[in-house]
Amino acid sequence: MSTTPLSGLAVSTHDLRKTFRHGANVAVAGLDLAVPRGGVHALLGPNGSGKTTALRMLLGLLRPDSGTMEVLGHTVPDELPQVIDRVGAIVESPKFFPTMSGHTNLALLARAVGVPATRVGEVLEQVGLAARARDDVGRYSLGMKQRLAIASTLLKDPELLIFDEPTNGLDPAGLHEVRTTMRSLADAGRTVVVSSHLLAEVQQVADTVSIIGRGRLLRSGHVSELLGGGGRVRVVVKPTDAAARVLMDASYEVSPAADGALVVGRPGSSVDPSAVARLLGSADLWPSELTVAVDSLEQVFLSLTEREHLAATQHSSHTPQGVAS
Ligand SMILES: Nc1ncnc2c1ncn2[C@@H]1O[C@H](COP(=O)(O)OP(=O)(O)OP(=O)(O)O)[C@@H](O)[C@H]1O
Repeated sequence: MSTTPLSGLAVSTHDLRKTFRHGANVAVAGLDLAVPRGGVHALLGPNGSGKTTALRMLLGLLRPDSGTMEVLGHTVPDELPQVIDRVGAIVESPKFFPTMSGHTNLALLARAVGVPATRVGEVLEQVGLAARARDDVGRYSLGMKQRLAIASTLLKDPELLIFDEPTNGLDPAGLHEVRTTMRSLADAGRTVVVSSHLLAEVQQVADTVSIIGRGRLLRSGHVSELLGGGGRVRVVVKPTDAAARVLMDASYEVSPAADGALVVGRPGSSVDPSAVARLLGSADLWPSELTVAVDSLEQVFLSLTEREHLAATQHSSHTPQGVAS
């Protein structure tokens, strides 16, 4: 892998826009992305939210209507030739010869792209396929085929990998294989940008996430920050009112959850669950449950898209209507 500074962004876009059908279909609507170098970054959004279109623009496969993009510090598409060898990508399922082995398929590809044949063994090792390298690809599981696809993107030893929905159609074993492969690539210092509409997948594999809705960025940050519940704890304790009073007297923020539990927070810091247990116990109030509060990404996503929908609805209801004269 060639060396670049570890600081800075791997990918950034500013006000990126792409429409189809002469502007009738807005696929990407002013997208701002900032993908840090290193780690797994997920583009998370429902089907049709513009993820594939954005990734294709970054790779020079589609031309944006407007906006700017940078990949590893180079403006694209203008400087794509300078940077493309440092990027590996899967944007649609690659085709392999089913009656040839994984090794032979990659050896052909390596020759085509001018990479030494010795690289083939290395990349098969990196995706955990070394033991099955001599088997025909036709006998591979979907997860293995996808790992072979990932191996093909590694031939040139790129520092940035872009995978569009790499886990689509995989069974749980295949999901696990591909997830583990992405994790190990990131742990080895590469940046992996992966699109997904699967919240659980993102939760399990990504370090950072950009949540996309209708072609725009809704929110981005560390997965743990978006899901961490803000360092709050959830307590089930009776009588609830008395417990809430004790907690508030000790400067905790307390809010009721829909299921009758109390969600306990502290402004600017995380709540120590054992401190809450001790405090309540000292007032002879004994929790029957005490857990760290976690928002699911789905909750975050739904609340963000609902908020966006609400804003759009309010905006359109406040837009002055034209008056025919
Ligand atoms: N070549 C095209 N011609 C016309 N419309 C297109 C084209 N490519 C994408 N679109 C439209 O642009 C919008 C965004 O599609 P895109 O494939 O980028 O979304 P996505 O988030 O990747 O969705 P998915 O998860 O289903 O792949 C959709 O409404 C899609 O129908």
